[in-house]
Order: sequence, then structure tokens, then C-alpha cells
Amino acid sequence: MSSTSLKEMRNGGEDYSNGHGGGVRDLYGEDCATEDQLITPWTFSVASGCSLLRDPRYNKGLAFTEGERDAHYLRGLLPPAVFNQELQEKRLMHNLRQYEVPLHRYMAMMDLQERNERLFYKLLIDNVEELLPVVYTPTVGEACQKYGSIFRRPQGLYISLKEKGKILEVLKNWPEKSIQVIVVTDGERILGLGDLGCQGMGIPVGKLSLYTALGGVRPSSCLPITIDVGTNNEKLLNDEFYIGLKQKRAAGQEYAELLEEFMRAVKQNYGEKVLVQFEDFANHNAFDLLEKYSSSHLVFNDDIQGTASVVLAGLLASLKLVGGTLADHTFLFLGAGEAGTGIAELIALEISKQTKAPVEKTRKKIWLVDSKGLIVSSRLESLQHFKKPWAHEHEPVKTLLDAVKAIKPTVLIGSSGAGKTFTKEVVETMASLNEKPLILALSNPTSQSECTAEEAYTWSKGKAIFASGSPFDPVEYEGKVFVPGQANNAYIFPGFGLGLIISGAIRVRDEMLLAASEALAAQVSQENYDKGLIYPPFSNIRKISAHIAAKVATKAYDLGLASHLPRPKDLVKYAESCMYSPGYRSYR
Ligand SMILES: NC(=O)C1=CN([C@@H]2O[C@H](COP(=O)(O)OP(=O)(O)OC[C@H]3O[C@@H](n4cnc5c(N)ncnc54)[C@H](OP(=O)(O)O)[C@@H]3O)[C@@H](O)[C@H]2O)C=CC1
Ligand SMILES: CC(=O)C(=O)O
Ligand SMILES: [Mg+2]
Repeated sequence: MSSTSLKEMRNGGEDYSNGHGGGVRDLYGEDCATEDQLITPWTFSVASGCSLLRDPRYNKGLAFTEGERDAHYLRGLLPPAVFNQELQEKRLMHNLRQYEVPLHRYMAMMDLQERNERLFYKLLIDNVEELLPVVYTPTVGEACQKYGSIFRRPQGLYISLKEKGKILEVLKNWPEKSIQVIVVTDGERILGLGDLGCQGMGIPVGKLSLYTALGGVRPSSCLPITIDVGTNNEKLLNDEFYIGLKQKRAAGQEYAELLEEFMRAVKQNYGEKVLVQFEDFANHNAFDLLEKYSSSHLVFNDDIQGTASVVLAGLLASLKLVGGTLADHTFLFLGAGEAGTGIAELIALEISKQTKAPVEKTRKKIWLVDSKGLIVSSRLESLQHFKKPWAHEHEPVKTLLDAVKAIKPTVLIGSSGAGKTFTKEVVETMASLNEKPLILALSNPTSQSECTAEEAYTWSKGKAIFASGSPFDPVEYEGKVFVPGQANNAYIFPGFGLGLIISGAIRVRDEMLLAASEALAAQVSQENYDKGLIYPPFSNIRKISAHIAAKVATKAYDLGLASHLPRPKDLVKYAESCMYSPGYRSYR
């Protein structure tokens, strides 16, 4: 049946759709179409008027000048007041601070990102210490847990098993063609919250907003991707609002084939120099993917390599406070997965670099505890491959407390994803063994932190040097204020990625990670040390990122892996000059 006859039937034989009889003109037949009829989704290509206001990249809201309002058909679409960006920022910060629920702040920030991109980044850059916990850990963790209910508009690409065989086409659906960084997750190990399936999308989105805010990478060249191979999270599988594939996770060959198609399509579509950052994959895939693709693609695993680099930086800096060299220390980890073994290996490499001792030897002062106890040689056969290098000669030890007593570490690092595992006795034992025990509770979000800052300072009677993955407020103990640092890979990956981009690097190497650690450690000032800090404040992060980028780029050039020639003379200045700045632009 034709659409005209349908309309006529509804209107008693008369067609009113073109304005006859006082009706509103329905030029494209959109209003009168029934659900089973096809219409064309029309849009305009030149942004002016409402389409300009609705384009987050160009929208300036009330900051459009009088001239721009005339030239771009905005008269009447905005109230008469003209605000500059500073006033808009002030208003937004005022509004954000009214929300008592962190998730509401997160949602307000996401709305802003979708409405006015430059204002979003200006706000984030200028208020980084206040807003990092909103767009990143801990709040992003809750956002991922509730992503199904707060989902409004796609913020990244979803590639599911349904797209098998069509991944290249899916990549082409993304509106931006010139991509420099992809952050990709399969949602299986989201922070310390486990398998959140497709709802893990909040993580690539959050990480990439930090690439822009902290590292100056243009937002249009960042692409968040979630690969959906199902989920083993029963709660999500039974949730009617779950946004992902409702099936158990694909594994083995099916998983490997999808990832292979994805990696090929990425290279085919964006070229050799696109950086693919693997994020929050479970360890049974993460190590293999990194190994498989590190010789053919520019890949970086943030949880293994970024975390290693940030922790090594903190350790190098801490030597100013605790004394000695890295080789003088003994390290004990709770958690022997991506973060734990990644950090352990980079520490061993740095000690080897400093002492010229073989890495097999420098590993001997690094011990790890997993869910079954201390990793020792008698467990060798049953260990996953990434744990085997850490199976030293020792009798079996079941608990962390007994391991602390037996190994007598100077440094205790939590990378277990299990909250409250640094108990009072553990911290007290560390304090009894060391003048200044270094305690890092890396697990995210805050609920999974091995201990709180307050616990670390009070149980150690003010002796601990403490940093955590998610931020804690300063703590007052016996009249003294202790400021905890944030040991989070957010210090590293934005500058690291920028260094790869500005040098046109084609591969990532461990030497670049070591260079990034040294660059970050060098940014800790005497004023920071005086407060007991082993990381510089995030408020200087763009300057820090430029220094990290310069050192990473230098390594890329030295190793013959850089393709951007000639090599710029002053790489710090060059990195700074490449950074995206979120101030408004004037429209002709
Ligand atoms: N601050 C930062 O920048 C970063 C923090 N992280 C955080 O680190 C945590 C771990 O991440 P990741 O290494 O990728 O995770 P993995 O799953 O790879 O590793 C977790 C490890 O912890 C062990 N473990 C878990 N529960 C316990 C427990 N109760 N007692 C002893 N060991 C336990 C596991 O043991 P087993 O092997 O026996 O199962 C495993 O070895 C997460 O919370 C994550 O948010 C990660 C990256 C960066
Ligand atoms: C910080 C981070 O990458 C994580 O917790 O997984
Ligand atoms: Mg991560």
C-alpha cells in the first residue's frame, strides 16, 4: 500500500500533510509516517544556527560574540547575555559543586563533553585535582557499574561479535578519520571491579579525556573502543537494562580471531603509527595480546606498562626520603597479575641498568603474593607464565602478614584489586621493620584500596610514606598533616603517548618506560618532598607530560624507531607546542 493512500485513509480520504486545512507542513513525510514506513534521516553539513549549537566541537554556548551570533544565524537561539569562557567555567564549577552525589557530577561532566568540548577540557585542565576523581577513578568505576542506566549517546565505538567480518566497516562509521590514539577494553577487568562487559566503555572514554586534558592530544584524534565478546557477570546477564551482548564471554580461537581482525583493521584504516592502548583486559588475555602485537603494531598496555612506569617513578623519587639505591631495597607485592608483575619487571630492569647485574639476579629481591600465598619455587609448575620469573627459593607462606614477617620488605605494594588487605597488623609490622616504610595501595577504585591513607599513617604512627591508586584527602595525625600521593598511571600514559605521537614512533620499548619513569621522578620538587610526597601534584601535569613526552621521544629517536624527521632540537618545547589548547576560537 502506498504512503499516500495510508495518509488519506487516516484523514478520511483527504491528505492534510502538506499544510492543507491549516495543518503543519510535513515536507519529508516524517510526522505522518507509520513505524513500518521508511523515511530519510536528513541532516545539514554546514554548521550554523541550531546545528552549530548542537555540535560539541564548535559550540561555545553563551560565549558566542554578538558578531558571531549575527554571522552564524544564532540570533534568538541564545539568551542575550554574552559570557566569556572564564565566566562559563565559574558558573559550571559552582553548579558542579552543588551535586552531593559523585555520579551526578560525572553525568554533568559527560553532558558538558557532549555539549561543549572546549569548555569541558578547559574546566578539566584548570581544575584537574578537583575533577580527576570525577571523570576518572573512583567515580568512573561507579559509572561503569551503572553504565546501562546512565547511557545516553555513544561516546565511542562498540565492536561486538556481531561485527565479526565487518570491523573495518565499523571503524569507518566513526566520524573522525585521522586517529592517533585508541584506548580499547574488552571490559573483563574493570579497575578492581571485575567483569563489567560492555559497560567498561566508561574506561576508554575516561582515559582518552585524560589523553587530551593531561597530555594535550587533540580530542578528535582519540578513539574509545569497547570490544564486546559477552560477559561472565551473571548480574549483568540478568539485567534487562544491560547494554551489551547477553551471552557468556567468547574465549580461545573465537576471541583471538576477533582481536586479530580488529588489530588488522586498525592498522589498515589508521596506519602504522596509531597507538593502541590496551586497558583493563583480564590478565589471561592482556599479556598474550601485548606480546603478540608488540612486534607488529604500536601497542601499549597501560595496566602492565603504564602502571610499572608510574610506580618505578615513585620509587626512584622516594629514595630521596628513605635513602639508599633501588638495589638496596626489598619489595613485596600483594597481587601478582598485570600491575604487580609489570611493576616488578620494570624495577628489576632498572636495577639491572643501574648495577649492570643480570635481570635474573635483580629479580631476586622482589617477591610477590597471590591469592594462594607467596610465589615460591615449589609452586612453579602450576603458575601462570607471567608469575614464573618470581618463583624464588623459599618455603611456602600462606598469608601476607607471614610473608611480610618472612621477607622483611622495605617496600609494600598492593596490586590485588582486593580492598582492606593491608590490615593493621601488616602496616604495624612494616613500621616495626622500617624507619620509613613505603606503602603503595594501588588498587582502584577507593573501595578496593588495600588500605586508606588514614590507616597507613595512624597504624604506622606517622612513619609510612604512602601513595594510592585512587586519591585520598590529607590526614592529620598527632598534630601533623600528611599528604598522600596518587600512584596512578594517569601520570604516565598521556605524556608517554604524546612522546610516541610527536616522534612518529612505530613501536614501544621498555627503555621508553624507564625514560618516562625517570622524567616523572625528576619533576618531584623539594617542596613536594618536604610534604612527604613522591609524586608531583597533578596541577602541573601538562608541564610534566611535556617532559615525559620529550624523554620518550628522545628514546624513540635514539632507538631508530622514530619516523618524524628531522628530530626537533628542543623536544620539551616541541611537545608543548603540539598540545591541544581548549580556549575558544573566533569564527569568521
Ligand atoms: N594505580 C594504578 O595506576 C593502577 C591500579 N591497578 C589496580 O590494580 C588492581 C589489580 O589489577 P591487575 O593487576 O590488572 O589485576 P589482575 O587480575 O591481573 O591481578 C590481581 C592479582 O591479585 C591477586 N589477588 C586477588 N585477590 C587477592 C587476595 N585477596 N589476596 C592476595 N592476592 C589476591 C590475584 O591472585 P591470583 O593470581 O591467585 O588470582 C592476582 O595475582 C586493580 O584494582 C586495578 O584497579 C591496575 C593498574 C593501574
Ligand atoms: C588505573 C588503572 O588503569 C586501573 O586501575 O586499571
Ligand atoms: Mg586500567
